[in-house]
Amino acid sequence: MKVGFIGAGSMGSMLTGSFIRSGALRPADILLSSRTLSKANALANRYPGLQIAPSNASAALDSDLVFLCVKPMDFRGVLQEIAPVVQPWQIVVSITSPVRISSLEEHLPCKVAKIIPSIVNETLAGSSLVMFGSRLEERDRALLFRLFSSISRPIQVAEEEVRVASDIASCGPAFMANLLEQFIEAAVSTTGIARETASVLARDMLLGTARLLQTAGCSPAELQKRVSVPGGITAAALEELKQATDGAFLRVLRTTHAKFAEDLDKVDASLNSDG
Ligand SMILES: NC(=O)C1=CN([C@@H]2O[C@H](COP(=O)(O)OP(=O)(O)OC[C@H]3O[C@@H](n4cnc5c(N)ncnc54)[C@H](O)[C@@H]3O)[C@@H](O)[C@H]2O)C=CC1
Ligand SMILES: O=C(O)[C@@H]1CCC=N1
Repeated sequence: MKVGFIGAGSMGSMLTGSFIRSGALRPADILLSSRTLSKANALANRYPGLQIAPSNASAALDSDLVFLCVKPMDFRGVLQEIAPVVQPWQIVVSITSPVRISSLEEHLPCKVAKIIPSIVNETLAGSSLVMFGSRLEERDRALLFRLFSSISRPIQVAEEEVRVASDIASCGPAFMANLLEQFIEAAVSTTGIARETASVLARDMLLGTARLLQTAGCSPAELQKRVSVPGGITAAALEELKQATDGAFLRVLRTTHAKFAEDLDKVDASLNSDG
């Protein structure tokens, strides 16, 4: 099976590298096209055998499965380039959420899906969010699930739920990293602890917390209870934290949803314009 990747930015590179490292794909299975040749060359040097296609159309033409790893406003150009060459049996997957499956089906004569990865899939962990178009057959769905199982836990979501699901799975790593950064900076500035030491402690703590949530099967609420000795230090500080962050994630979700609605409108307008 030949797998094409259009776009070799953060996600295009992450997906190609992760599929190869997981053993799901060999470099020779991959055909990459990128607007910036240096990015494609970097991947080809890193994974000998990986082929660079001379154009997006050529990557699409010669692949069974094609991932569109470009940003929403780049879809119009890419769809115009690949639509004339893709065949009904091929599968095209968008990894960006503000492009509707119905729009992809309208502009492409092939099978389509939307699968939103997460930067954490680079560690062969985390979820990926799977939405199938109407033309996929059972074996196509199984193929996509199998491929994404090699780097993540694929979870099928309804298209209407993709925003909130990717807020948690895909934007979440940035949100958690920001909280961690604030924790580290506060520790450094108020106590003088070395940044390196605070960073190692914080990183190990987050990794251990995630493992505990997973292996001990406890909920975030139960975990807080286990650490909060009655009348102790954590319990006192947790009250402070709750007050300081009250409503923060409601505002975060409001912002992501508003930006998403704006992007959907812009993409719809760009795909439907004549110019
Ligand atoms: N960064 C993340 O953690 C996640 C990103 N996504 C989605 O993935 C999409 C891509 O994100 P990133 O990889 O982070 O962005 P990026 O900006 O790092 O990469 C986009 C790449 O597309 C290339 N490109 C643009 N137009 C092109 C064209 N016409 N032909 C070929 N290549 C072209 C650019 O040169 C660039 O390398 C975004 O829409 C984002 O919503 C989804 C989940 C997570
Ligand atoms: O920031 C973004 O637009 C993308 C969507 C999910 C993660 N990053």
